[in-house]
Amino acid sequence: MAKIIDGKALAKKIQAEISTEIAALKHRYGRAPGLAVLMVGDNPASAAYVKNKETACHKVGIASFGKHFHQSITQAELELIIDELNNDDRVDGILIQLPLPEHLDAIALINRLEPTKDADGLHPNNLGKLVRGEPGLRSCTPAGVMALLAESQIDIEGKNAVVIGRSILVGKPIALMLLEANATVTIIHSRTKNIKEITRQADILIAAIGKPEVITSDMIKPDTVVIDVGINRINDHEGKSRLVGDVDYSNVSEIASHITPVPGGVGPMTVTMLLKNTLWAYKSKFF
Ligand SMILES: Nc1nc(=O)c2c([nH]1)NC[C@@H]1CN(c3ccc(C(=O)N[C@@H](CCC(=O)O)C(=O)O)cc3)C=[N+]21
Repeated sequence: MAKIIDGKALAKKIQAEISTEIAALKHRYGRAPGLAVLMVGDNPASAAYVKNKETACHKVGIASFGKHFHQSITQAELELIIDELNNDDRVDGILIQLPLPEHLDAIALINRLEPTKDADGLHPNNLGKLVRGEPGLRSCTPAGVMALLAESQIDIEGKNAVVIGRSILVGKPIALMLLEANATVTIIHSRTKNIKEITRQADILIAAIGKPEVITSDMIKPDTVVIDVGINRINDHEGKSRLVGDVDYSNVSEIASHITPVPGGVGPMTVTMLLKNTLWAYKSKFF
């Protein structure tokens, strides 16, 4: 049976550290760190994530400047709001909750963020720093995955790491972070041939596909470390809604050496890294 990598526990531990650090710094610097989360429309999943983020901010002492906009907001209106937040000294981090409604250009909005306030690490400036191996704001989910691997004392150097998925939010940045940690990295995507042959060579497998339970036990070799980034809401046989990952957890956990559960794995770490990025951006202003 695989060891369960407990993301909820690690998130709690890191959040406690962040909270202590903020309590000390806010007296020295005269204000708490601030994070603005911009959400457009009423996608229920997004609303739930945004609420998680605001609760977490509150717990660690980050001021939240959350803004919720009607579906009909225009690109120009959002650009103006981003400009204001870029210039607002109380705001250290800005996050644009994705996906945005069709009529909005998410890339143009991300590009407009002040890069030092890009709490999600998605601005070209920060992604460029990641490519170059320079310090910068790192994407939250990949940073959370790396923290989980470190906490579980998983050896990365020289290991075969296979990333399934190539999104800008997760797949690409995590591949770069694993490379930075000296793994031999392979990225699998929709056009990849012989997927199973490749996944069966993985010492570390990162599933970031966005399809429920598609990674099955025949796709991995024994003792692989399996990190499940997927968060999929499905209806079970009784019609009850529940969250599952991209990995068929019950079967894969029989043969993997380590596995992250969903919920309680990568998800809570994403939120925690957002807090960490906000704290980092705040400290960079004063140091
Ligand atoms: N600009 C942007 N940045 C993001 O980081 C971003 C985004 N857009 N859009 C959507 C995805 C999704 N996401 C999650 C955050 C927390 C949990 C989370 O806390 N999950 C918990 C609880 C889940 C639950 O029970 O609903 C868990 O997995 O245990 C999940 C998913 C951030 N995302």
